[in-house]
Amino acid sequence: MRKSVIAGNWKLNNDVKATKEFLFELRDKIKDTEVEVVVCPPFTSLSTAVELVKGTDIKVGAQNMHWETSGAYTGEVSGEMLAELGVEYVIIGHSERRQYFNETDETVNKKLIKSLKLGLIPIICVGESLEQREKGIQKDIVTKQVISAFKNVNTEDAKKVIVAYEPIWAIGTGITATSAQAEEVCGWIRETFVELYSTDVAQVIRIQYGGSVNNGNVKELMNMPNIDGALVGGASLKLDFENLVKY
Ligand SMILES: O=C[C@H](O)COP(=O)(O)O
Repeated sequence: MRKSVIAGNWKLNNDVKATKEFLFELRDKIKDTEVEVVVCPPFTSLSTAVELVKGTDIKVGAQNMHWETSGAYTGEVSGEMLAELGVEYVIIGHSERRQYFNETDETVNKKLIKSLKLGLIPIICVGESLEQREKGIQKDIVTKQVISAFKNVNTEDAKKVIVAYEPIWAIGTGITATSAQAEEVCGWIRETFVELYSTDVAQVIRIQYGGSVNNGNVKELMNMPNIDGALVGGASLKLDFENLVKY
């Protein structure tokens, strides 16, 4: 039985002050939830978040990392630096990173391998654009992203990874994929793991849906057999996130 994981991706929101105020309230509301709850603040708020959620049921993730440990990579943060802070999860390959910051399938793969080496739990984002869906090539796009991301990842490591299916057309638009559309692609992703590894591995890997998830649609999405959680943007910035994770 897979434990669902709901992660809030704060994106470029919440400075240290806002992080303190928000988590001070949220941490007491998230207790004994059936799902794993993760918040992913910006880098500058990570240590504050880690301190504030100590001893609670909330975990902390970062929104990106570099695959190198150190070096001349201005503006980057390594996985070691995240682990040192007590960060446990890391989002890799979000479509906004792919679109605005030249993230590629190759860099996603390097980051995935490094995060696993460090014991961080990677959340690997995949998903098609509106244009690609209109052409009917979403299965090819997502399958290719998954295969590239998992290149040279061994069976035991693969089981630890969380995959987030986020159709780009549903991110921040208020347009959610229907539960049937989301389930269809998450099912394809799971089939890909059967082919890449085995049925056993495919049954262990957790697959989230992301894209305009809110209190109104979360339950239906989470009831789908191949959807094991959500990657939530806008709705994770409100204290009502409590109700979303308790769907
Ligand atoms: O990482 C989260 C996703 O990009 C979804 O964002 P959203 O819930 O604001 O649509």
